[in-house]
Amino acid sequence: MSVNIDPASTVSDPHWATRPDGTQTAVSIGDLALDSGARLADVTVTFQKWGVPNAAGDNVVVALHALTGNSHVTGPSDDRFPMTGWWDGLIGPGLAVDTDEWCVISPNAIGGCFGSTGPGSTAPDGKPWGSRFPRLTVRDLVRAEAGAFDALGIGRLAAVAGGSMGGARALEWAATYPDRVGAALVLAVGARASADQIGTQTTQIEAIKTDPAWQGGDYYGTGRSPAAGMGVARRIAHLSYRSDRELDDRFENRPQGEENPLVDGRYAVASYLEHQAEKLKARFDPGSYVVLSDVLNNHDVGRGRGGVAAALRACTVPTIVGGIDSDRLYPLYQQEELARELGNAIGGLHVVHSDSGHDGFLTEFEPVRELLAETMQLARTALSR
Ligand SMILES: CC(=O)SCCNC(=O)CCNC(=O)[C@H](O)C(C)(C)COP(=O)(O)OP(=O)(O)OC[C@H]1O[C@@H](n2cnc3c(N)ncnc32)[C@H](O)[C@@H]1OP(=O)(O)O
Ligand SMILES: N[C@@H](CCO)C(=O)O
Repeated sequence: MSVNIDPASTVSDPHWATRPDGTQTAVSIGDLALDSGARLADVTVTFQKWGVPNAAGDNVVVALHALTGNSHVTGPSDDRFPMTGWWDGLIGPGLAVDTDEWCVISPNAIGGCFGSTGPGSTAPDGKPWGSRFPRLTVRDLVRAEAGAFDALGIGRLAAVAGGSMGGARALEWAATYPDRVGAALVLAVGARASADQIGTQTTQIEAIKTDPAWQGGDYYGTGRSPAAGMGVARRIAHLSYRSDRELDDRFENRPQGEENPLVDGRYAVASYLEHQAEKLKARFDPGSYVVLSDVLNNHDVGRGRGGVAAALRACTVPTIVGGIDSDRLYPLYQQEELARELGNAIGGLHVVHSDSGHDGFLTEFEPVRELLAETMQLARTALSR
């Protein structure tokens, strides 16, 4: 399945700013110069928004999704977004990020498949980008988002927040635009991709590219999609998102139901991973999975800034750094480095206890609520200066 959600409105709609209900909107930002030296032509960024910008224009909070996430941060599943919001219950009137006070905007990452320009989008020549889609970095994603906010007339951001790839985007926002960001929440990520992360993500990319339906990346419109390859990629990824202990507590070496793994049956954990793979196939584009996994490989806040330590020291945005104690994909030592080296990390490292591993940034409601509330307090303090 190739997903590319058409936005419900564009910013030429004069009511986009005052509509507080999460309607998805598109904004054109023209061509984007990329870290690779290439240019991505005619870029669109789509976003959802809850709450309204205030008269001073200083209450915008940016929620940044992870690899296969999207702008649907909060709210029930619907026809367009088949999953409940990834931080549902944390953003809304009277909640941790109170949309009576703040205007929350969540942009869909470029390279993805939720309306912002990605490999399945139509290029200026009227054909899908496919294999011609350029390689991106986290910084490119953030530049596109900054371009979108420029086009919306939004200058300063009260706060940026996200986990995993969303945390990498939040960190790049703080490092690239320190004068534009009041506070940051950086969760479950590191300063740069580790060899382990690049290794597992590259393996996932290869799983997709070796699917015969990949067709060199030009499968759009052919009626064949490398969904099976993406299913293998998701199985590998999902294992890295959960902890060894949790998986063994839940599944041990039990067979799935009455199946017999010694004949032709599956283990329960294999059935679970198959389920996760099938769900992703129904909502995500393999080409975007390749592009965004490569974005994670390219994550390096120190690139072009004299290295990680110099880049982090120079970043003076008040930042809450959170890590999950059972995260085997982005282990705690990586957030310890952020908390130690960032120019203005507040309160040291905030450790979230979870048995669920990396996905704890999505599943541990109460600790994430507290971290968001602390971030909003930092944003208020920054505004009062
Ligand atoms: C910011 C962002 O990252 S946005 C993207 C967030 N969304 C995703 O990552 C999508 C993938 N989903 C997930 O990773 C997880 O479901 C989370 C993180 C969202 C939530 O985690 P949890 O609530 O702990 O879900 P869990 O890992 O237990 O999975 C539950 C599913 O597995 C299924 N399941 C459990 N055991 C088995 C089994 N033996 N065989 C088959 N399926 C199984 C359940 O029926 C349930 O199915 P459902 O989701 O269709 O209802
Ligand atoms: N489950 C999350 C984890 C990646 O960080 C996702 O699919 O986006």
